[in-house]
Amino acid sequence: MSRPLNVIGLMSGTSLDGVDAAVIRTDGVTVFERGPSLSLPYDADLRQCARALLDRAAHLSPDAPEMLDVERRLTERHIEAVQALRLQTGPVDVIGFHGQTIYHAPALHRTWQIGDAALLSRETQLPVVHDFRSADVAAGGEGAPLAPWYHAALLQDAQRPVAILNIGGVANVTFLGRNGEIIACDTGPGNALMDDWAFRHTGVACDMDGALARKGQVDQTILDALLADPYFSRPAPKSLDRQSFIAALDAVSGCSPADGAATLAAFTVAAVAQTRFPEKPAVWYVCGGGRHNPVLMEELQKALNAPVRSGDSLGWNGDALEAECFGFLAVRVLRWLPLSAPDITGAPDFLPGGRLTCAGLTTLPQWLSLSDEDS
Ligand SMILES: Nc1ncnc2c1ncn2[C@@H]1O[C@H](COP(=O)(O)OP(=O)(O)OP(=O)(O)O)[C@@H](O)[C@H]1O
Ligand SMILES: CC(=O)N[C@H]1[C@@H]2OC[C@@H](O2)[C@@H](O)[C@@H]1O[C@H](C)C(=O)O
Repeated sequence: MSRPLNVIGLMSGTSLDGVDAAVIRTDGVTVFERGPSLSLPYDADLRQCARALLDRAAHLSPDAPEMLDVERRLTERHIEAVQALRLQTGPVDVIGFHGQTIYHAPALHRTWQIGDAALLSRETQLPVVHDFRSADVAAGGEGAPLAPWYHAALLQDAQRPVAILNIGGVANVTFLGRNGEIIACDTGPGNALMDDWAFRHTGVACDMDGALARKGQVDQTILDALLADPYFSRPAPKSLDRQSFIAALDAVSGCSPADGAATLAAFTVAAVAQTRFPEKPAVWYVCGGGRHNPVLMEELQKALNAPVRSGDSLGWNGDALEAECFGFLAVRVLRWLPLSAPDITGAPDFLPGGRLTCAGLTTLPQWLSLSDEDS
């Protein structure tokens, strides 16, 4: 099976703001076409219930009713996203379904993405590739980031060295070197701490356009203490849980809302700037929701001392990139191409991963059958 497939990629990110869905045509190596995309937000109650799971996920059993309830509601929203997207595109071969990470502890060989792949397959009558991270953590990898495979495919012909920074709930970076090397890691917090802080003080789910942070002063003492966390002196590859730096909210609790927001924004930026690569990237492309925050973008520009551009300047849709990525990775899974790599996820070797469910299908599509290569 090496012919390009039409895939819908689905990503529910650590920001817990909703599901992103995107169409992509790919063979898992080359991206032939990027199609329509959409985002369906979660309602406030679903967001809150999902958020509540995060603090308890480490001790939750896989059949905990509160988890199953959130899983079902999230999956239903994903089904709606697929149905809406199918109205805008031609025939779809397969779905790449990331699910929602509720717990990520690679040191314990655990990572947990909730989402009912069988239900999604039944309701859409499509094969669903899912569970992209488990095999990697089982093999001793970080289970993340996986987007570097997609970044490298998109930038096959770009000038190097280049860095692609995703600022989601957590921030992660891909470094593409002159000699084809791909180095990656989570840099530190992205928007998640700022979101939690903004919600606490304004009742709005994020610091819209950085308005709160812009009015504040960075508390340098607190910032230095936050940056003393051993995570920042660890070399890549390394990855984070959304809640990894949640104690930063306590650290800024004595600040005014504006100063706290400014300090947390500075934390995200400084964590990126501390990341070391074999060479200084000539340019940084930023994707993920954080690129909409002008305070983050301005401060990154100062701290990185290199051009910082939105990924949109390359013709990308920075809001759909992760969804496209899991469409791309779904085809890699089907082709048994690696998701794990020593310099990307820290796994001991280049290894495949992911799982396929065809729960909704009465007959296998011809491209999935073993005789496809001969036909
Ligand atoms: N105009 C804006 N001003 C400030 N922040 C914004 C704006 N637009 C989006 N954001 C931020 O972007 C976040 C969503 O980003 P994104 O969708 O990339 O996250 P995600 O995909 O859930 O996370 P991850 O990549 O960690 O899985 C919001 O929670 C918010 O913090
Ligand atoms: C465990 C998990 O879900 N990690 C996410 C999260 O969100 C951003 C960052 O942390 C990244 O490591 C990863 O997602 C992207 C898509 C990745 O795997 O590349």
